[in-house]
Amino acid sequence: MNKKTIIALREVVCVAGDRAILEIDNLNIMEGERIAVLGANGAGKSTLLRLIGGLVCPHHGVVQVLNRSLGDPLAPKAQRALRRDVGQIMQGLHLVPRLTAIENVLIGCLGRVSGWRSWVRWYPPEEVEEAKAALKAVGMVSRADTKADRLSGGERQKVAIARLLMQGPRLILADEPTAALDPAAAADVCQLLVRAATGATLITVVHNPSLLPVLADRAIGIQHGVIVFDCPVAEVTDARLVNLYRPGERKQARFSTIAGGQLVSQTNAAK
Ligand SMILES: Nc1ncnc2c1ncn2[C@@H]1O[C@H](COP(=O)(O)OP(=O)(O)OP(=O)(O)O)[C@@H](O)[C@H]1O
Repeated sequence: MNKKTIIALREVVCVAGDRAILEIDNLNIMEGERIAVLGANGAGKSTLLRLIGGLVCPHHGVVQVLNRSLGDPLAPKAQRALRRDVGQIMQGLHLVPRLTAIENVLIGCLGRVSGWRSWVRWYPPEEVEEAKAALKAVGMVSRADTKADRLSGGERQKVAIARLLMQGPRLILADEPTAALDPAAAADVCQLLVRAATGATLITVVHNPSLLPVLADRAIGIQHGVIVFDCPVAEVTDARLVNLYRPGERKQARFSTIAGGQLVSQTNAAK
């Protein structure tokens, strides 16, 4: 069966201040792929996820996600539709601390609850049952009525995964979902995440290479804002990882500075 391209990036440049922080010539991601994004601190991994999630706009280039063009800021309606289709698990807390575990999971269905119900957060009984089933699937149903700020880091990530199950997104963006978890909890959360992503496309920022085989089939290495490898996980060798995390100056970027809002290529800048 031919898989559809659901993410396409062409000649993309993202800028912060006067610096290009991400430059991607060409990247295609197919429906159902499981992708790990690797790279040192500050390499541009979160920027890539934020770009795909519609949270930052590129300074230059084409960004297509789930048949939408994200080159310009989205209208509120399109932004809501994108939020329904894209589930996100970000570093640290992304739950509402004062809400209980089950209330946080129910937030996952807000995209499909319309009108006043979404304003007052009134959920039909079948949605509540579905939220309980999602908590059960991640082993957290006994903590359904515990406020999020009383849960451990691993428990919160499990609740965030239950929220994904409730949302049923087509694309899941997970930014270091195992940050600050012990090795056993990290492996547990990864397995639950992969199960929750069945039928969806999963893109995960990973720091621990031992989690790669659990989370992904394809690995993308980013260094100084540029993709330096894009290969099957089985081809991520120790040598590749050593090179990826080696400190040093960026060499491959086409653009390094922004002058008067315009990109200046390194070659031109050097003249
Ligand atoms: N809003 C911003 N303003 C200025 N610089 C920014 C901004 N956002 C990101 N950057 C810079 O862009 C670069 C890439 O940041 P990004 O958060 O994407 O890195 P990362 O690979 O996810 O790092 P980490 O592993 O530490 O989370 C960094 O040098 C960062 O300082």
